[in-house]
Amino acid sequence: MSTARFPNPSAPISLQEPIQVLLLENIHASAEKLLAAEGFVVERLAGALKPQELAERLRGVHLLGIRSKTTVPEEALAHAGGLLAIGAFCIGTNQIDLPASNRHGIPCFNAPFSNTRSVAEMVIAEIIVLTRQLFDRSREVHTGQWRKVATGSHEVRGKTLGIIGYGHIGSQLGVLAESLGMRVIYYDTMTKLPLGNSRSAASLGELLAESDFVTLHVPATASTHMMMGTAEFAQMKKGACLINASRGTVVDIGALAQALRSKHLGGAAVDVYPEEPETNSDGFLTELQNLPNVVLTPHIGGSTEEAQESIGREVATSLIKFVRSGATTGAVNFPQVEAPLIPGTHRILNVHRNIPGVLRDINRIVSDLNANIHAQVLSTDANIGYLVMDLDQDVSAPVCDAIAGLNSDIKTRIVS
Ligand SMILES: NC(=O)c1ccc[n+]([C@@H]2O[C@H](COP(=O)([O-])OP(=O)(O)OC[C@H]3O[C@@H](n4cnc5c(N)ncnc54)[C@H](O)[C@@H]3O)[C@@H](O)[C@H]2O)c1
Ligand SMILES: O=C(O)CC[C@@H](O)C(=O)O
Repeated sequence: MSTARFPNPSAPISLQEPIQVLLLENIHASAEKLLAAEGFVVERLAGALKPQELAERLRGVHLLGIRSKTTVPEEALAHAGGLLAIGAFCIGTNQIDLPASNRHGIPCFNAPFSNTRSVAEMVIAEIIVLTRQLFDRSREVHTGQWRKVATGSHEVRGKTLGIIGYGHIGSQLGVLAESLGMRVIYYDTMTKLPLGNSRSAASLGELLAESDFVTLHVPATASTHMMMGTAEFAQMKKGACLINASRGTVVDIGALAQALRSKHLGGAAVDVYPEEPETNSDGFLTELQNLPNVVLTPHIGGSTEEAQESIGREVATSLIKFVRSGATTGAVNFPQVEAPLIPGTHRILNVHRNIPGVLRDINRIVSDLNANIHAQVLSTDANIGYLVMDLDQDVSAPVCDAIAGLNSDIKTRIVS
């Protein structure tokens, strides 16, 4: 059983209690299965929690699992003295205050690839749905209207797909689109290997001017905030379509609605919104509702059974490895350490403020107890240091007590 000492006395954890896990937002049962098999006590909730409620629910919780709807602000972390790690069971981690989580010694893990194919496949479907206006035709037939028209409907073969953000999703999408005979160009702030016959556009403006479909696959950052607004829509070809399955903050919804109403754009498919409901029973309003040739989906780009099952396993495995050995490989906000457990040794994990002399102080503590260090791995970033230390003798408890007394200490934990 892992034991822990934390700087926040408001939420001490008992040394003997089992690991408590709180999983929000309908995280797939594959995660609960793995976590429960470790002897962890898992509570699963269907919806997200508001920050205040989250702060209250985090007392006594060691592992938190969320998806995209739960905001994790510093105030919630400040009340979560027992929290060891956060699992984002998705790709995006913009909903977590990552710098604060780092300062509190809490690594955050995500699943960087597991739902990327699902998003790429949905976007391919949307390209065809938009260019054939299938959504509107279907709605008409559902309401008893028969409008057999070809005007404004096109094949995708030979059309240009402009991909903004040529990462895991964007590059897979490009390959799928080429298999349909599309020409693919992309714009990315990083230099990327062009797959197939795709080509990097010299600028965002060039991509917008050349594309029949523009699709966004960038993360939510300061540089992507509202990157598609009135000026960018004006640069797109008349009749072109916009697809956004990235994050709601990337597109100015008002400007998009205006570009659609004015018929400058021929259609849009939107999966993500600046503000999204926290549960499936909440209502939802957007300016884009009831506009022609606009497909609106409730943030389901990555919501396939294949993706969710795989994400559940991937993130749960990262959390278990962290609890059992302290491995932080893949953590998005933390120094990376992965050291194999050595039989017969006693492992201590220490997160400390990255100030001079911490290793010297810790080694002196060990040496004053006449213990021997078998292995020691330190990894740092600008703010914190993460130390994994294996001792030959079982003096972990007094070593931890002494380390907790150092003013550099953020979080210290005995693994074995
Ligand atoms: N709708 C959904 O359900 C769903 C599912 C998965 C992911 N997503 C979103 O999609 C995003 C992209 O996912 P991914 O796996 O492809 O991420 P990724 O990190 O592999 O790729 C993102 C790409 O965007 C590029 N980029 C960053 N800032 C840019 C800018 N200002 N201009 C141009 N390019 C920029 C990066 O260099 C990178 O190549 C995620 O961050 C997430 O927010 C949504
Ligand atoms: O499952 C979710 O809530 C988010 C899906 C997607 O936006 C992601 O970031 O992976």
